[in-house]
Amino acid sequence: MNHQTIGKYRWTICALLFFATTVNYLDRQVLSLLAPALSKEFGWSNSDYANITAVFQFGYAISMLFAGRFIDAIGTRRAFTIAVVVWSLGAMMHAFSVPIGAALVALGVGLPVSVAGFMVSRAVLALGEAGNFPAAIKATAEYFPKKERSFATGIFNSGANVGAILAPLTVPWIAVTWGWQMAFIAIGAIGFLWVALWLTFYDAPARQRRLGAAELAYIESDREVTEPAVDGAKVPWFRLLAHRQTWAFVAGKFLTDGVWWFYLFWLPKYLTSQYGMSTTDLALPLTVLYSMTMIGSIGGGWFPTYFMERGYKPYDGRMRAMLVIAFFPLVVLLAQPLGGISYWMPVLLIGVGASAHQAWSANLFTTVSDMFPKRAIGSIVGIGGMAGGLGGVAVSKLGGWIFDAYGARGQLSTGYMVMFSVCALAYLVAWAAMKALVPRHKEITAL
Ligand SMILES: O=C[C@H](O)[C@@H](O)[C@H](O)[C@H](O)C(=O)O
Repeated sequence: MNHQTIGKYRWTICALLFFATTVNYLDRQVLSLLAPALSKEFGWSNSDYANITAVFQFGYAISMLFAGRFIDAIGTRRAFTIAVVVWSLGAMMHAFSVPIGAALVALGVGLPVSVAGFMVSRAVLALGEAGNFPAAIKATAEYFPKKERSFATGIFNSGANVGAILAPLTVPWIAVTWGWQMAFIAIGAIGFLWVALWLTFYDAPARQRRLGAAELAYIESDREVTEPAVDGAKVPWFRLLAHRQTWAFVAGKFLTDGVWWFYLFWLPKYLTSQYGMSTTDLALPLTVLYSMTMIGSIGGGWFPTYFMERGYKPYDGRMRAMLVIAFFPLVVLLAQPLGGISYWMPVLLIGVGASAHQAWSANLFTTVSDMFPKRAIGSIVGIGGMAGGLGGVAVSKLGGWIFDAYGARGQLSTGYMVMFSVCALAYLVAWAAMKALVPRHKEITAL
């Protein structure tokens, strides 16, 4: 059967997941773009700001664990809706941080008013945002057969890059024109538009009237016979931890997500401290870099299909593709040695490293549905997502510590060399750890 007759409804779902991921990243970036102005307005110290951002990082990591389980328990349609409503309200709450903080201080919270208010808003944002990846990966597994999943994941995950590109192009402009509060309100409100589209177009495939019989059969062509088509059965959460496959995903996320977070949080600082760039100078190199990562995300998601078309089983083809992808970040080792030529050298080399991350990430996420039945996907992505978030906290802390130590000796560029080496090698280490934990693919059918 050709693709024309099969139908294409599943790609509408992929487009919705892409839209959600873009909004997810936009909402989390607003604060960092407004940070200089807000720090000035409220007199925040570096540690005030660090505490506010830490609430998101920790809150996001911890919430992931529960978000994934929640999604498996109540189903993708309802859970994703709740997640987006919560995070959009959290995003908009930032605009009202002062009255919220004042109420908390009146109740006896011992923090400066604005700090307390922003912390609470970040916590609500993190709680909702944690639902995005577990829900989107689960929806992908529901709507795509195994061989198309990482391609679909690569497409929707590139929304993260689009969010990272769109934020610096929109947020400062809204803030200058209508004030910083409006930036939080306007960007936060986009989530409600998404909810309307989601409730209109998404339902579990078996219940979806817009989905033709041929496409449904195609989607379910590799479904395990033992597996129910829709949610309902309880997932034995603690038992998931007994499977080595769970730990393989946890190891993959823990060892590599930190690299992504490091690029997101530290690259602007790297370019300003090493090349004396101003905030406005950053727009072009960062746009180029995140556009490169879009290509990595989509191309890397497609890559394992190359092996599958040559007879590899989905998981084996994916691990093969991930091994090839894991070599690309090694070019980041050259970022500092070649950095004297022009700042474009590190930007392009790190662009290759970050593209490889997104290629890796699309496949890593998909290993979950290669190995686990659909009803456990949210839970496993949540457990691994928490590990990834904590890996992010660890790498950020390591970065801060290394830069302080080397900076104090006037050798900041050596500090960057150390951190870039970590970023370059992480994927090969992660691949080896995953292979050691699951040497041969074995799908889990009974939970
Ligand atoms: O797109 C983002 C990265 O590829 C993921 O590794 C990351 O876990 C994810 O974006 C997240 O924010 O949880």
